[in-house]
Amino acid sequence: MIQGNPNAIHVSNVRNRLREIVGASTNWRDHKQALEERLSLSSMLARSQGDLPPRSMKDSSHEVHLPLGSQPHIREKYLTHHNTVRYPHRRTESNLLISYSHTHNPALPRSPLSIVTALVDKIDMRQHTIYPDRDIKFTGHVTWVGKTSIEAKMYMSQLHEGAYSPVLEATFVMVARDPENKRAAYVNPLKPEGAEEERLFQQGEVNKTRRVELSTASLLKVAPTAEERKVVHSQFLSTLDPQTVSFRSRVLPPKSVWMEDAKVKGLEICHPQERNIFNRIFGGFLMRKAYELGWANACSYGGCRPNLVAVDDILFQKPVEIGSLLLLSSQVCYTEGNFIQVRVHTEVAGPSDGGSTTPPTCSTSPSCRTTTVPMIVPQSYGESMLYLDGKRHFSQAAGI
Ligand SMILES: CCCCCCCCCCCCCC(=O)SCCNC(=O)CCNC(=O)[C@H](O)C(C)(C)COP(=O)(O)OP(=O)(O)OC[C@H]1O[C@@H](n2cnc3c(N)ncnc32)[C@H](O)[C@@H]1OP(=O)(O)O
Repeated sequence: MIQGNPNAIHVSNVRNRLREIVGASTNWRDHKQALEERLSLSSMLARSQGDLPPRSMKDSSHEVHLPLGSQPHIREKYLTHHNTVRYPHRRTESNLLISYSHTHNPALPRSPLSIVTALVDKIDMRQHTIYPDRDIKFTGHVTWVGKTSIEAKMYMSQLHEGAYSPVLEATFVMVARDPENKRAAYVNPLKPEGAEEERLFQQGEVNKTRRVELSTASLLKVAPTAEERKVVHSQFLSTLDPQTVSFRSRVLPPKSVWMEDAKVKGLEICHPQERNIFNRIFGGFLMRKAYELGWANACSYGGCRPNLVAVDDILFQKPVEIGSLLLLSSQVCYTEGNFIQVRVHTEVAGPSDGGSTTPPTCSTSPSCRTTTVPMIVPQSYGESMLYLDGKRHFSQAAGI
């Protein structure tokens, strides 16, 4: 128990709490038996959402502590060599704790639901410095539910002169599946109580509509708008060689970099150590690897240590199996003033498929603030679409 809030838990207990809820194995060698035991829970799934009692936002409210200040011995694994706090580790699984509390059925010894993260909609930095020697607190709760999906918000704050102040805010979408993680499963309805919960719920509706609209207007599906087409054409004109009358002779404008020359790639082997409670690769590991590669790319592009401003649109399209090879590819896709927008795309070569790739697993767009940076210039049509996609993400990033 943590001093102050009797329901708060220490970060190191999150994984064990989740294991208890779903009945997951602690050792990799026992995972098959644990899965077989979970299969018997299928009969406990609700047949319709109406069979499940509504829950309020308070029912899912959680508080997790990372006491970097009061327990200095735990600091090392959370810090960078610059003595700043590293990108989230396992503590981020508290989004699952929130979802399991929302769907908790006291009559059952184990939850029949396998809840996975589908999307990290947005991570907004409220404060750029996270101190290595002050206690951190994660709080959060469900803000909206569909039939089988849950939106939750998590807030990270840090102790400063006796009070916690906001550091970052993240919005997640989680999806409930059956015990085998094969089919969607119903979650409890959400009944907002009071004006503030009503506001958050309405915002959840707006977020859902926005996600659908963004996906419909994706440049992977439809042509750019008239204004975006003008941007692409004027960029094309600015790179034409004035000495020749040719569509093919392209010249790099001053203080610019071709997009082709602003990539950094990486490879990870997905060991059992990085598994989640469902014996697939942990989403936080995938995010951290994508984030670190994007950050390294921005660092080398900008020539200095960038500050992270926002991360958005991290999509987990398919679970990643243990033993897979993770191929990460980061690309500076948009620049404006001293901001660099990086996109990270991940592909997976399965453990037994001889190296063939499955569709992209996760994509992330961190925006980084540095000193003035060179302009990124696309050459091909595909690169221009990447540029416009980066521009769209940049325009949406709050506070820029
Ligand atoms: C403050 C600190 C912050 C730190 C941040 C660190 C974060 C760390 C994160 C840690 C993570 C730790 C935890 C881990 O390690 S979880 C491990 C990582 N995640 C995964 O492996 C999941 C991989 N993806 C999948 O398996 C599928 O894509 C899923 C199952 C997600 C959807 O499969 P599919 O598409 O076939 O599903 P469906 O068509 O039946 O639809 C079912 C429902 O799902 C809704 N739906 C589907 N997709 C999306 C979407 N993109 N946006 C919004 N909603 C979406 C859809 O509307 C429907 O809802 P409803 O209408 O029924 O309500």
